[in-house]
Amino acid sequence: MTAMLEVAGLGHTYQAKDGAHRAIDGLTFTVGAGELVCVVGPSGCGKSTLLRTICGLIKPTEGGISLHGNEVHGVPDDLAVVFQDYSRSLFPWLTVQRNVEFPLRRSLGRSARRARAAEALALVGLDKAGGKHPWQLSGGMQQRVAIARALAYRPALLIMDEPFASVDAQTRFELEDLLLKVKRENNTTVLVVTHDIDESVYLGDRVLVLSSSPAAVVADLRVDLPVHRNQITTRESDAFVALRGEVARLLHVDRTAVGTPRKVDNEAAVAAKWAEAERAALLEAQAQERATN
Ligand SMILES: Nc1ncnc2c1ncn2[C@@H]1O[C@H](COP(=O)(O)OP(=O)(O)OP(=O)(O)O)[C@@H](O)[C@H]1O
Repeated sequence: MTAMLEVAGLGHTYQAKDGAHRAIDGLTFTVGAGELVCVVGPSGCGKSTLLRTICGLIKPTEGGISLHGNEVHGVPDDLAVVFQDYSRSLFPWLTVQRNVEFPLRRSLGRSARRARAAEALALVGLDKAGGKHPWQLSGGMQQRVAIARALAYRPALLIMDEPFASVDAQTRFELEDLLLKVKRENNTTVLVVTHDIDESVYLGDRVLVLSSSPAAVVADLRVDLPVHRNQITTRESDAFVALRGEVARLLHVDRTAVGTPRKVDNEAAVAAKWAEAERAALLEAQAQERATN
């Protein structure tokens, strides 16, 4: 698979008044064209720093990033971002249609912009809402507008930073399914940061698990679930349950245990690795007990 995004040996140290702070450390991974990769990590581990470097908003102190083969220096043209807070990312004084057209104002003429925005709104099921203002829509609908705006731009990479964290559970499920549909139909390459372990497994072709600060890649897990997923049956499946357990355990791995990131390709391998680790821990506990008696 062609790599759309390549992150190589990425490190960043913030220089603050009270000293240096190492936020990310030697991050290396790729996202293939048409792939959806979820990033999970403990709070404060450096996820936003990673996104800011990919978006070209901060220059990393080490390593590099390429987007379809071009090194990222500054904000790339062909990248779109959907943030958690839809209410702050949409312009309340513009209609939905105009909000979606807005990023296209320099690259396309008026009629092409209109057509592109209408197509994106149809894709997210809002073809009848173009004339409304964002404040006339529910939270979930507003986030659909933000997604439509990003898609209308036809980005090489769509970055989503906690995109569904501000909506209720039912809407979250609907938006997750919408994202999967859009990704399937448009072959969009997507990088999603989420705090929700279940969401990372439900959405991802892969899940990247980061360590606590400074962030390093603890594991790069391939999600072997059917392409067409279902909020009930997929989440109940053995493969889903095994993988979410794996991600949850990895999030508790001590940073000192981080070595070469693990690539785990299937459920059986995951189970075998954990059985091995549990057995080792049991043997160690027995040895310690014998030593103290
Ligand atoms: N501009 C800055 N100057 C100094 N330190 C910073 C700066 N921005 C972030 N940090 C520190 O870098 C670390 C990583 O922060 P970052 O915001 O990237 O984490 P995060 O994983 O996105 O957090 P959260 O999960 O809470 O959203 C934190 O310890 C934070 O305090």
